Amino acid sequence: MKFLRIQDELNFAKKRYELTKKIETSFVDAGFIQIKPEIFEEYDEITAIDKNISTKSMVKVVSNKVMVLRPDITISLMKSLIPRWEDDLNLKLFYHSTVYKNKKNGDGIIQCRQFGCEYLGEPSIDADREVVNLAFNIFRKFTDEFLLEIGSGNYIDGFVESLNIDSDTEREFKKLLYRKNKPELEAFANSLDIKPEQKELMLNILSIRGTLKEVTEKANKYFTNDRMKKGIEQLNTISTLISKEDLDKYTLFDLSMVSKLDYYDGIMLKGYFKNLYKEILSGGRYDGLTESFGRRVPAIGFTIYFDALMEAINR
Ligand SMILES: N[C@@H](Cc1c[nH]c[nH+]1)C(=O)O
Repeated sequence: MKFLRIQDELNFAKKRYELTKKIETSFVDAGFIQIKPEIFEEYDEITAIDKNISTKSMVKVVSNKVMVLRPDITISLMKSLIPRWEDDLNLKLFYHSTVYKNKKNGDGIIQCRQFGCEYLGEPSIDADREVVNLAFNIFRKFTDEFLLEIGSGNYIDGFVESLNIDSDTEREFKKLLYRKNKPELEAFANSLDIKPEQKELMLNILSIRGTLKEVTEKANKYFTNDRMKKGIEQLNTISTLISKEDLDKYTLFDLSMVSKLDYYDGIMLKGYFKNLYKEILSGGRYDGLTESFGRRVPAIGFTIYFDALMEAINR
């Protein structure tokens, strides 16, 4: 952010410092330990791990190999931790760090500040409960006007599996879901050679949002398979945790949810303030990502996009 006057910059810096302390305290009070992720990653490794991170957007650094400035902190941490994993480890980690990407017009680099947490090695639903509650608690420190949306990686990936489409077509489908682009999604559905019941779901999938009851009723009307049912079941489980905490009014379930990153295979989370149409929080369960570094470890976490949070708070 650019400031004309030094005093404005200092006022902003003061607010940023206060915000940082508040979030850090939330993580520390919940038992999370701060960790510093690596800044450089190997280009080939990142492209192999997450196909959704566009190669154009990555900031390349050429030494003897092609490296990139980290485009995602969760991947960097898993790459460093999972190969050294020991049985029965149970880790609660947080970080305050930056990810880098090229501007769309190629004119410079964007730095995005992130505050994130990862809960690793806890097989029970307690990890989901803790992480979801932490997200609620942090938001409630700032406003009562927020929404936490909950989706399922299993529902969308279960549907994609049934469609027998190649990876480019899958990416196109997820891009349209991410943008919630109904007209283009309709055109896309009509261009595919799929069963009528699959097409019907694709045409209606964006409407499978609401309370858990609404979402379950709608989803049951359309095509499902075992993996998709598992996704619905996961929403059910997390919903019982949320109802107990009386957080229903801040929650919306959305089975059409996809994320910018493609490694979620359990619940997915997205958080918004009602005064800003931008994701402020994003995360979910990603056990499968750990497996790609050599060992399947239960893993769930989220990131707060710090600059978006600053923008929402200062409106
Ligand atoms: N790294 C993810 C958020 C996340 C943290 N842990 C799990 N997911 C992001 O930047 O959107």
